[in-house]
This record gives sequence, C-alpha cells and structure tokens, in this order.
Amino acid sequence: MKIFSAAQTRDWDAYSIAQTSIRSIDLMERAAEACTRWLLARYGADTPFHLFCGKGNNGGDGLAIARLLHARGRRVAVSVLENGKDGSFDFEENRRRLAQAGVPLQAVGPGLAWPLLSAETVVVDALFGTGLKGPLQGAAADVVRFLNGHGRAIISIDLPSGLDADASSAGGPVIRAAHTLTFGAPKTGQLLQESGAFVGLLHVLDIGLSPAFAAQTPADYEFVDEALARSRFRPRQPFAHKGTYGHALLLAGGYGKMGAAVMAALACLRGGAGLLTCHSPRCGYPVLQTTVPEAMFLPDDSEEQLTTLPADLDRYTAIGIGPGIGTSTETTGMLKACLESARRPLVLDADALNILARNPGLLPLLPEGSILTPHPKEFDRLFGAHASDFDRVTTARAQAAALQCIILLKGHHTFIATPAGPGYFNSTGNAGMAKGGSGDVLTGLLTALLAQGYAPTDAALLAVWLHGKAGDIAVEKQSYESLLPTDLVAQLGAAFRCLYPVPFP
Ligand SMILES: NC(=O)C1=CN([C@@H]2O[C@H](COP(=O)(O)OP(=O)(O)OC[C@H]3O[C@@H](n4cnc5c(N)ncnc54)[C@H](O)[C@@H]3O)[C@@H](O)[C@H]2O)[C@@H](O)CC1
Ligand SMILES: Nc1ncnc2c1ncn2[C@@H]1O[C@H](COP(=O)(O)OP(=O)(O)O)[C@@H](O)[C@H]1O
Ligand SMILES: [K+]
Repeated sequence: MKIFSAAQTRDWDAYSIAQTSIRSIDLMERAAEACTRWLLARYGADTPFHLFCGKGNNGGDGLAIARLLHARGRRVAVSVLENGKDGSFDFEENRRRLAQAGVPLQAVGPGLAWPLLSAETVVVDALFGTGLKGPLQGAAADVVRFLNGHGRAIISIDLPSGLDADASSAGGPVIRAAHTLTFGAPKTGQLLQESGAFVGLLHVLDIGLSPAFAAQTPADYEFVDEALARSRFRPRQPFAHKGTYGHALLLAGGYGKMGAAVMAALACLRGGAGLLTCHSPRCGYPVLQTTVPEAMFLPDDSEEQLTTLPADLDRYTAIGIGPGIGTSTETTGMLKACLESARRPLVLDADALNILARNPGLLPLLPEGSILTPHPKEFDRLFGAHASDFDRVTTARAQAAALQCIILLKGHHTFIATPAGPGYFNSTGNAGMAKGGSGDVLTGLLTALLAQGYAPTDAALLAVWLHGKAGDIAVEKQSYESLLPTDLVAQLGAAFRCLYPVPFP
C-alpha cells in the first residue's frame, strides 16, 4: 500500500470524485459511515460521545459521524471550534443535516465556557486533518490542551489534530489520541516513533478511494502490508533438500549473552534456513547444543568472546553478526576480518553496529546489499544525533544509497531504507515486542531469508512483516506484558502460513 502526502491525499480524493462520479459530500458520508461502524463496534450502547469539530472537511466528517451515531440511538454532543468564518462547503451541508436531525451544536472558542465531559464520555477529535497549515495556536491550541488535560479517551478522525501528515510536529500542541482512524492509507507523520504519543493505535479505514490513482501515482513511501509481503514470498519447492535453502552462519553470543545467540539461532531455523552453524565463544557450547540441537556449533578460541572467524566464509550463503558479541578490541578485529573477507551481504545488528559506530572507517567495507538493523539509539551512534524521526528517515535513505545497503530503523513501524526506490514502513508488530531479545529474533530471521536466496530488499521486507505478524499472533495468546521473544519464534510458522497461496502448494 502506498503512503501519500497530504497534497497527494487531496488529489486522491479529487480524482476519486471525478472518476467515479461520487460527490464530495457522499465521499465524506462514506468516511463518516466507516468511522461510525468502528465506534459502534467498540463502544457499548451507554457510551456518550462528544465530537469536537473544526470548520473544514475534517469537522464535516465529525458532524456526519454525530448524525449517524444519533440515528443509531447513541447520546451525542457536538462542539464546533468557532473562528467567525463560514465552514467548508461540505461542513455547512453537514451542519444543515445535523440540525434537521435535531442535534444541537455548541460553540467552543475564546471567551466561551468549556463543555462538561462526564467520566464515561468518549471524545471524537474532528478538529483538523490533512488541511492543517502550521502549528496550532490561539483558540485551536487551547482546545487541544483542554482535551489532552481532561483524561478522556480520544478517537482522532484521520489525524490527531495538530499533527502534520508530512513533517515533524515536535513541540506544537497535538491531540493525544488513543486511536486514530485514518482514510485510505496511512500518512508518514502517523508512522514515526515521535508521533506515537499522539496517534495511539492506528486504524486504516477503506473508504473506496480510486485504486487506479493509487496504482499510477508514485509515492516516496510504501506500507509493508500482507499483500506486499505475499508478493515477495517464495513457497518452498516439493523436491527441495536441505542444500536448497542455504547454509546460514551466525556470529553471536558472549559470556552472559548466550541467550541472544539462542534466540537468533531458533529464529534462523524457524525462518527456513536449510543448515545453520553458530560460531560462538566456547562457553556457549553446552548452551547452544542443548537448546538448539538442529544447529551446528563452531567454538571460538576464546572462552568468553568472539575473537576469530570460521575458516572459508564462502561456504556460507548468509552471515548474521552481532547479537550478544560485545565490543572488545578482539571482537572488533574479528568483525573487521569478517568485513574484509565476506563476499555476500551480511546482517549486522546490536554490538556489530556499535563497533561500526566506534570505527566508522569500517563502513565502506560493508558488502553491497548488507542489512543493518539499528534501533534509534544505535542509529544515532552510527550516523550522528538527529532532531526528529523525519530527519532519521532522510539520513537512513541517504546512507542506504551511499553504502549500497539496507537500513532497518527499528520501531513500532520499522522503517526500511533501500539503496534505490521508495522507503517502506512496516505495518505489523505491537508493544508486546518491546522486550530484550526481539531484535535478536529479527536478526536470525533476516539471516535465514538471505541464506535461502532472497534478494536483500525482499529479505528485509518479508522479515520485518513476518516478525511483527508473529508478534501480533503471539499477543493474542499471551498479553502485551507477558509476550516473550521466544513466543515470536514459536509463531513464525503461523506468520508464514498467512502468506501461503490458496490452494497450497
Ligand atoms: N472529499 C474529501 O476531500 C474528503 C475529505 N475528508 C476529510 O477532510 C479532511 C481534510 O479537510 P480540509 O482540507 O478541509 O482540511 P481540515 O479540515 O483538515 O482543515 C482545514 C481547516 O483548518 C483550518 N486550519 C488549518 N491549519 C490551521 C492552523 N494551524 N490553525 C488553525 N486553523 C487551521 C483552516 O482554516 C480550515 O478551516 C481530511 O483530513 C478528512 O478528515 C474525508 O471526509 C474524506 C473525503
Ligand atoms: N512497540 C513496538 N511495536 C512494534 N514492534 C516493536 C515494538 N517494540 C519493539 N518492537 C520490535 O522489536 C524489535 C526490538 O529490537 P531491539 O530494539 O534491537 O531489541 P533487542 O535489544 O531485543 O535486540 C524490533 O524489531 C522492533 O521493531
Ligand atoms: K482530527
């Protein structure tokens, strides 16, 4: 699914109106119906709703939602942020329809008393959407502060009001929503870590915008959804043997950090690698051989850290390096030797990235197509401090092109920068995955996909989607609190099965 800017979203609306002969007001009604269905499915008959509307089309959506909720017998109150001007054409039409339905409007703004909101009230934020120009000030900022300070659950329509779809909103007043219901496709501003406190959980609602426009309009970013993941997935061949799916090598683990190697190894095998060798410090021998009997073990000369490379790296079809390895001088030497001798793309994570950050001279040695998996702190250590996540995305794209590598900037919607083409944001995953070890699972999975011959971009897109999907399946059986990275490993099979063509094979 493509991710469009606010301007492109407006064009998408206009194109849909022109090409499908649906009127603008009817498209707004469709958007309001989709939101109303979502609200009715989530909240019981006793829940009162208070809609806060601006005077643009986002406010028009809010008025239409109020009318539809009222028609279903729900208690609704509506406040309009007054600016003394006429509303948009569709806002005014919905104002007339709401008055006909007998729902009163109250004004909020300078000099007016704030409405009372009971403890059970759900607030619907329809103040500003994609038409926002600059940070909110004056009365608009006051309403946002009033609502954020009130402690009621807020559902934002299209965008949390005050959030810019295309640029950083850091510092400006922005609604802090529990859920955001957005139309057609996500917007970049909703996907970045810095927006997390405003967007809450994001839901993309289909309102029947033109698929032709989406297909023919180039976009800077794409959303890695099930369709995109399926398009990259290659089913296993019936006559396959273990050699068909590659020999992965994991350089992982250290004294006290053998768990990282175990999780990466399990994920690599569950990710489909035909053979796996783990090269780890000697102390890891009993650990790995007991917990992952399917993997072969190559001991390092050192008891506690990685200091040497296995002979003949060309034997391996993919190499993953980093989980739990530490950053000692000896391990740095081992990584340097690996970069100098590897002739295939590598997966680099965790301490391998920290070593690169301390030794930037090693970066040009990265084999083309290598995959780097920094979280934001590791990213800043590698490429310098950044003021916003928008800036990180820009740097990730520039560095991916300069290094001819793939950079996964990990987060709730992991960003995937490739050397050419669009950037990608992942759609799967949840807060249960915020636990040490989730990244090790991703490294193992990436290594497995590279070992099986997936091109690096395909491996990256498929791995982040499967990793998050496994988390989404696992959290259904667990909870956000109790989810373990090993639960992700256990559900990788179920995640893969979502991609199987029907009938299969
Ligand atoms: N046919 C369409 O175009 C559709 C539009 N839809 C809705 O329409 C929204 C976009 O509507 P609009 O383009 O009218 O824009 P908005 O309603 O998002 O915002 C425009 C209004 O906000 C005011 N405004 C903008 N920036 C401000 C600032 N910094 N401080 C104070 N006031 C500010 C403008 O003066 C104007 O009144 C979408 O987000 C979506 O909710 C949906 O109904 C789907 C269909
Ligand atoms: N709130 C979240 N929503 C979705 N995915 C998450 C969330 N928190 C963590 N993850 C995922 O879990 C992984 C964590 O990786 P990382 O920060 O390197 O942790 P570790 O220390 O376990 O290696 C990443 O792939 C990230 O995308
Ligand atoms: K809004």
